[in-house]
Amino acid sequence: MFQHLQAYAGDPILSLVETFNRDPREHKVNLSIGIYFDDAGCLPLPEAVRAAQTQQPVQAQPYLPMEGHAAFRAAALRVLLGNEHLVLQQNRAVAVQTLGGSGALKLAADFLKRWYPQSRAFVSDPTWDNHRGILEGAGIEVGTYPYYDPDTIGVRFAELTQFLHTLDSGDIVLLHPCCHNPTGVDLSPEQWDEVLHIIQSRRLIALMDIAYQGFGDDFDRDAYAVRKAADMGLSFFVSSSYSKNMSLYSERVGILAAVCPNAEQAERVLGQLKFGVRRIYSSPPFHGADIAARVLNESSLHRQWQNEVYAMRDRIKRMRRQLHDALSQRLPQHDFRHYLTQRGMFGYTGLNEHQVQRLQDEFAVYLLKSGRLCMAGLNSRNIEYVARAIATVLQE
Ligand SMILES: Cc1[nH+]cc(COP(=O)(O)O)c(/C=N/[C@@H](CC(=O)O)C(=O)O)c1O
Repeated sequence: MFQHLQAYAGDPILSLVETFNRDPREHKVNLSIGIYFDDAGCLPLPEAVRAAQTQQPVQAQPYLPMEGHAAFRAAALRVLLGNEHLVLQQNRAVAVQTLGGSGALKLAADFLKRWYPQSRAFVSDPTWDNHRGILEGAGIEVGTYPYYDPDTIGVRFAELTQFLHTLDSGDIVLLHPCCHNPTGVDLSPEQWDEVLHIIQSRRLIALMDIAYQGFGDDFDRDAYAVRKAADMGLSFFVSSSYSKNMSLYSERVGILAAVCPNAEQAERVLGQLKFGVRRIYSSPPFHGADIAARVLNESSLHRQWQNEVYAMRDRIKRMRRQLHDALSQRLPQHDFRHYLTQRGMFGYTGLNEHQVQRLQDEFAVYLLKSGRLCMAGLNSRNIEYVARAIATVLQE
């Protein structure tokens, strides 16, 4: 019955983690997947999240509505837009609870394919490995827009804006508001202003994917692009994940937010997103969203949680500095500035596939084939070893 199926080639990120887990070498180091580990190499549960979890009554829960946990959805919109944004007061922003950021992107892709069937989608070059698959899985034609410039270790901004001017009305542009995956290179506020004005004038559809809010500068500045788009009166979508900043990875907690021209259209968008949910998984899980709702809606827990995310952010920044210094000490003629200037969880090392394979084969140090390194996998015990390994393969 299934003999015609092709064998699954594996996922560039998740299948690599399976290989890592099977690796018997004691000194192995996982710098592949975007998961925050603390300096002890453990997956920390933020104290604010733990406290919220203990508040939860242990009892059976009925189905949530298709749109999900009301208190979580409302709070997550405020985290994105700010507590007082006009679009919230005008009921022009709606949110549906989703299975993490991935579920939000899938819901958005299905919605856009249904209501904008001719639209093409464009993702940054490079982008998160799963963006293309989720969009193409919904039947959307996917292209790329110029983004990372390895020579300047910055953004190919002139080419990016020129390219956006070539797109058709209704085309979809997938944007990373902060902590770009995999490059760690973000647009400045001034560059966001220019990009968003082109999106507005060309009547493009912005689909923003924020999975690391709080890991860049802070929760407000990391949401600059979201809030600016709302200020400008754009209609757009945002996938927001709570996997990394609440350590709720396997609870699958996120929202798909939509900012619309008016409350009446917002209700229609919400309705069609609910319809989309019903056709995929009917309604979302309770516990993770309830924990997140308690953290976000209790001011003391919310403050504590934000500070815990900033502590994660700062530890990652320390690892960036230590890796930069350890490499610069070993290879003084090399320029490792990009290890310092990149933001969020990832470092885009510039290592080629062969060098990455050597790191894995000879040193049990796991990076993505793209050369992406998860800085949050570094700690005081492995950083010198990783620096030595990278320095070795750089000298090949
Ligand atoms: C940009 C981005 N968007 C969405 C997600 C998915 O979030 P979730 O809420 O878990 O569905 C991830 C996960 N990225 C890491 C893990 C993965 O690939 O799934 C990663 O890049 O390693 C992202 O990096």
